[in-house]
Amino acid sequence: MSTPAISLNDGTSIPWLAFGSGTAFFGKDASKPVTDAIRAGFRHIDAAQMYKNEEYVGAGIAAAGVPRAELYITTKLNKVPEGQTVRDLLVDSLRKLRTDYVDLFLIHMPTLHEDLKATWREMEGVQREGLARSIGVSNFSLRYLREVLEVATITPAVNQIEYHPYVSRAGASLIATHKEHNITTSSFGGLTPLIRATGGPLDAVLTKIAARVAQGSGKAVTEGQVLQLWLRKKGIVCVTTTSKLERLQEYLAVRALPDISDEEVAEIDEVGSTQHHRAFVSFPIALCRVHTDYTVTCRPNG
Ligand SMILES: NC(=O)C1=CN([C@@H]2O[C@H](COP(=O)(O)OP(=O)(O)OC[C@H]3O[C@@H](n4cnc5c(N)ncnc54)[C@H](O)[C@@H]3O)[C@@H](O)[C@H]2O)C=CC1
Ligand SMILES: O=CCc1c[nH]c2ccccc12
Repeated sequence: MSTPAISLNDGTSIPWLAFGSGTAFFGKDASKPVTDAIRAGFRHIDAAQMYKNEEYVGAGIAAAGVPRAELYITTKLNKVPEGQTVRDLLVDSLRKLRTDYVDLFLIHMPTLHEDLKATWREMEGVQREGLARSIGVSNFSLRYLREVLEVATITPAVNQIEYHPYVSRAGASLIATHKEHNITTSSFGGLTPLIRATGGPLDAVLTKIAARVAQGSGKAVTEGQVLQLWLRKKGIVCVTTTSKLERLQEYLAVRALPDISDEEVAEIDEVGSTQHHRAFVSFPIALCRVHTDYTVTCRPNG
């Protein structure tokens, strides 16, 4: 069964469900989880230079034996060291990932770039050259998105951000701006209400909707799957991860579940908006010191 795809503003499309090689796999050998994910049915792999494991991701992709054209590979730009270019860093990623193009290349964090406009111009250059089919951004607040839009001749296709019901109220104006420019939202941390902010007001709502979808579809449905159905119904890419085979099956089983209703989406929105919980608050300086070779430039978070 194939994963539904979302059309991007550049005419390409992106698989709705992605397997992430970050969080638990930071700096680690992610090859087996990546191979497992592809063999189980994932076709979109989310990587990043900052994760310091692109070689492993490349090895995992190769071992899965799925033709490159059937895969969608995202990676993300780290801070560009003095004397190097965006292109240099992408070419290095391509070598590690064992491919000659990525489907999507994102600026990982706006605060790592002193001249964001110049960085975006370089991003446009690598897309024009065919090294990245689509380009976009990640962790961009409105302020940084506007900065890029001021000079963009290619509008970012995607903004990958922390997105789940407990940040949806805080993120409403950003999402509205995405819609205005036809920028696709991609979510990480989507399971936060269940795993990082348990005991909140959504718990009962998710359980109720899971039971309703289970009854309607004749399939077992978990609260996590309801959160993923909420993203899918909103046309938001879901980037998730796991090292467990049974969890991979749980994520992929969402493909066979029917959409939740507009009323259920509204109920999740409404109840979610009564609580705020951002799990990925600030740049992980400690992780950065361990896994990167440079000092972080401190630009204020917007
Ligand atoms: N652009 C960025 O700055 C960021 C991107 N990411 C990307 O997103 C990917 C996914 O990140 P997450 O936020 O971790 O995804 P997520 O919020 O979907 O959580 C996945 C985690 O939840 C666990 N899990 C799932 N169901 C569970 C349950 N019922 N009970 C307990 N645990 C459960 C999984 O084992 C896994 O560790 C990363 O690997 C990375 O590729 C993540 C963070 C930041
Ligand atoms: O790709 C994810 C990197 C990451 C880890 N922790 C945080 C906090 C805030 C933004 C991004 C991240």
